Amino acid sequence: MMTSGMPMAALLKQLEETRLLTPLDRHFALQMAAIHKEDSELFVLICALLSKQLSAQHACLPLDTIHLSNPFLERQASVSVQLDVNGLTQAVADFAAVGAPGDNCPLILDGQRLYLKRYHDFEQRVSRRLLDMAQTSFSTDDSVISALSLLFPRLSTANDSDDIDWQKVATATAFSQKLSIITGGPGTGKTTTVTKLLMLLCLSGQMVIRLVAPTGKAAARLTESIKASKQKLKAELAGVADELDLTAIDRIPEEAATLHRLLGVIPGSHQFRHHKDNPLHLDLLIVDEASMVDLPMMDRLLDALPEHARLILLGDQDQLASVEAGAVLADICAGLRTLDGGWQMRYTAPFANDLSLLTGYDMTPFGTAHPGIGNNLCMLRKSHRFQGDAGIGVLAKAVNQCDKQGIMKAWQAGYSELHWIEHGTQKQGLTQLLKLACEQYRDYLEVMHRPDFDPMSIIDRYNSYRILCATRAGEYGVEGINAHVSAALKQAGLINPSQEFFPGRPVIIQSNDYNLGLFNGDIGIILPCHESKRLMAHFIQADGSVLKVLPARLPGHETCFAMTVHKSQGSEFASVSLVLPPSPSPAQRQLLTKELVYTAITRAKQYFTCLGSQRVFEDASMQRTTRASGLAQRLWQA
Ligand SMILES: Nc1ncnc2c1ncn2[C@@H]1O[C@H](COP(=O)(O)OP(=O)(O)OP(=O)(O)O)[C@@H](O)[C@H]1O
Repeated sequence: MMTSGMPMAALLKQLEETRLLTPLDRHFALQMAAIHKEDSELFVLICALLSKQLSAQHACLPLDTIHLSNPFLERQASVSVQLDVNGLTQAVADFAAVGAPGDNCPLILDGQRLYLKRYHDFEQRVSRRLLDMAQTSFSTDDSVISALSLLFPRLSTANDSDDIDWQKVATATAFSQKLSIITGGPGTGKTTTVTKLLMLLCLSGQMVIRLVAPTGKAAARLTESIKASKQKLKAELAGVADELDLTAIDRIPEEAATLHRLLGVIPGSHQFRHHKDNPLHLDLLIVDEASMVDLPMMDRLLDALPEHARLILLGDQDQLASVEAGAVLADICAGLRTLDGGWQMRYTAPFANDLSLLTGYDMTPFGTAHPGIGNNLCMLRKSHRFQGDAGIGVLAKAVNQCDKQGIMKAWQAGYSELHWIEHGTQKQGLTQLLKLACEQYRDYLEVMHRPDFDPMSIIDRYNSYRILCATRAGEYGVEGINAHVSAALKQAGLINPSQEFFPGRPVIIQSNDYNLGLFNGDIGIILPCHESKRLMAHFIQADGSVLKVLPARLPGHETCFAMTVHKSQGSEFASVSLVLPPSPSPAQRQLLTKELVYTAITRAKQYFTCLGSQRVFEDASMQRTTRASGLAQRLWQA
C-alpha cells in the first residue's frame, strides 16, 4: 500500500527535522499505533497527516485531498501511497481504531472525511442544534411592518436589488427567526441593524437580552458601538416620537460580556458553569465577532442556550477564521456563495413572500428551491464607514475579491490613507517602519508619567496605532519586530527597558488565567500605579473598568508593540502597519492569505501602511484559505 525507503519511525523523525511535521504530530501518530496495536504503516501515516491537519485548525482530514504520490509535500517524496482514493478510503475504514458516525471509536470516517471523534461530535452537535433552531420562526403583524418603515424611513419600492435596504431586510429576518446570522464587512451597519432590531423586540415585549463577544477588547468595542448607535437612533427617531415609543431604546442593553464570562468559568477546569443542565438565563443572545468563535466554543455556547432562546450571530465571514479549529461563521455562510465568487441570498419562496410584506421590497427573486439555512442569513455589503472611494475601503474590497488589477490601482491611486514601504536593500524599509513606530508610540510614552493622564487615556493613546505581523517567528515576525521597535524606542529615549517590566511596556496575554480574569489576547500596559507606588500591568476590561495586576503575577505574556494579525481580530486602530516578510519560506507562504491581508487592512480606521514587497502582497492577496470541515455540507445539504 505504501512505498518508503525507510522505516516509518525514521521517516517521521526526518519529516520532523525538515519541519513538515511537529513533534506533536509524530508522537500522536506513534502513540495511536501503539495504543491501538496497529502495525500498519499506512495507519501511522494517516494519523500523522490528521494531526498535521488539526494543527492547521482544520476540523478533519478529507482523504481526497491527500497527495498520494507525495503526502507530506516534500521537495522530493520519501513516501507515497500506492492506492487510489477509493482504495485508501476503504483501507482507512478497515482499521480497528476507525469507526463510522455513531461508533465509539477514537477516529471517525464520515464519507471521505476522517475526524478525531471529539471533532466529529462537535460538528454533529453544532449542525444539529443550528438546524433545529432554524426550524422555528415567529409570526409578525401590521405593527411590525409600520415600525420597520419608521425605523428605515427611506422606503423604496424599487425592485432592483441594488436599491434594497439590506439592513431593513436583516432586521425583518432576525425579528422573525429564532436563529439569525447577520454578516458584513466593517462599517456595513451590523451594530446599527441590531440596535434597530433590539428596539423592535423591546417594543414587542420584555425579554432578557445578553450581548457577548469572544474577547474583552471586542466586548468593550461592542458596548461602545451599541451606546453610540442608541444615541444616533434616538436622534433619528425624534421626529416620529408620537408614533414609536422611544423609551424602548432605553431598554436596549449596552453592556457586553466576554463569552467566557457569560458561560461562567470554573477556575482550574475546562468546563463552564452553564451547560445543557444549567442553561443560561436569557431569551436572546447576541454574539458579535462570531468569526472568532471556534467549533468547540460554539458547541459549548449552543449547549448552554435555553431551548426557547433566540440567537443572533454578527460577524464578517471574510475575516480570518478562529484561532482554534473550524471556521464556523464561514461554513454557515458558505451556501450563499455563487459560482463567480459573489454572494446571493437564498430564501424559501414562502419566506421571500413574508419578507416582501415586511419590508416593502420585492424579495421573491431570491426565493429558491434549495435554500438550505438561507432564511436565517442576511449579508450586508454596503460600507458606511469608508466613504465610497476612500483608499482603505477600496484596497480591502480588491483584496477580498482577489482582484490583482484593483489592488495595483488602489496602491497607485495616491490615496492619502494608504502608505507603502518597500523592503528595499539594506533594510531601508525596516528603518522607515521603525521611524513611523517611534512617531506613533511617542504620544502615549510621553504622557504616561504625567499625573493628569489616567491609565485609561494612556491605553487609549497606545491603542491608536499597532504593528501587525503575518508571522510570529523571524526578523519580520512579531518577535523580531518587537525587538527592533523596543531598541528604536530606547534609542529615542522613550523607554528604558533595563528591567523586564518597564514603564510603558505593552504586554499581550498568551493564556487564560481565570482567577485573575485575564484571557488569551488581553492587552495591557505596565504603568506606575499612583496608589500603590508600584509598577502594575493595567488592563481595560469589557465593562470599561481598569484591572491592575502585579507584573510578577501575569500569566504567559509577551511585549506587544507588534502583534499577529490573528490576535488583532476584534480590535480596530486609527493607524495600522502591516509587516510582510521580504522572502517568505514555504511554511510562511501558507500563512500569507487574502483573509490575513483583508483582516489587517480592515483593522485600520484612518491609515494603513504596509512594509512588504509588491510580489508578496499580491501573492498573499490571491491565496484564499479554506478550512476542511463538514459543517457547511451538514448545514446546506441537510
Ligand atoms: N444606513 C446607514 N446610513 C448611513 N450611515 C450608516 C448606515 N448604517 C450605518 N451607518 C453608520 O456607519 C458607521 C458604521 O456602522 P456600524 O457600526 O453599525 O457598522 P458595523 O458593521 O457594526 O461596523 P464594525 O464592523 O466596525 O463593527 C456608523 O457610524 C453608523 O452610524
